[in-house]
Amino acid sequence: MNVDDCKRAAAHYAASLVKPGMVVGLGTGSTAAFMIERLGERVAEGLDILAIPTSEESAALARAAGIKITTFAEHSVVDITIDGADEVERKTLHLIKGLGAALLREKIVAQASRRFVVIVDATKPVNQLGERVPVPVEVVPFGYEATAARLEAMGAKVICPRRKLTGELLTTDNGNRILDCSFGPIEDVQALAARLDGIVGVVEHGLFPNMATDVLVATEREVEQWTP
Ligand SMILES: O=C(CO)[C@H](O)[C@H](O)COP(=O)(O)O
Repeated sequence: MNVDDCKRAAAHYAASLVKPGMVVGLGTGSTAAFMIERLGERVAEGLDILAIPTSEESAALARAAGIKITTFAEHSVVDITIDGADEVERKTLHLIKGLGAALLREKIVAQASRRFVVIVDATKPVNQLGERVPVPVEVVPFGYEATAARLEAMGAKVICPRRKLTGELLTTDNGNRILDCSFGPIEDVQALAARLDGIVGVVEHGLFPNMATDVLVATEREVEQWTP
């Protein structure tokens, strides 16, 4: 199985957890896209659900797949959210998310969910968060250079990601900027999350400690289900 087959296997397993009548949070990214596609097939077979997407991209995929969309104005609680991740810490199931720039909506939807199921292939689990990927941080555009300097003073190497096609600075669905912050392996995820929460100009960050209720890891042979 290649990586896409593994992503698809985890996504299909997660889609099978969705039951009729549920309000479902739809994650963002390539793994979540397989899950949205599968849920669309189940909807075509008669599954009745409502969905809250975590990005404009996932909303478009959901509409194309025939999945009905709702909002928090109509449903304040989400039964299950299924989303990908960039890193999963093996021992704690803390996550880094948001390299697809959807972290703010992803965290709002995950926080409102009874169950938050994370779907990953075997390249995503790590011993310590920050081993492989930076922590994306969503910041307001005003003074983002000053916010970046503040993050650098905390020990991060900061990069402003640009869109591949146009070279423009990446702007989120919320009109904010993303700063990718490399801290290296993170000793205390909750302490770093609290420090990031305290910086003026930071809207949200991609550290998701103690949020996943299930992590589905697709290996070559099987889909493993990890719980905290
Ligand atoms: O957090 C995310 C987007 O903001 C994605 O879930 C994360 O980047 C994983 O993406 P992929 O499934 O494409 O590897």
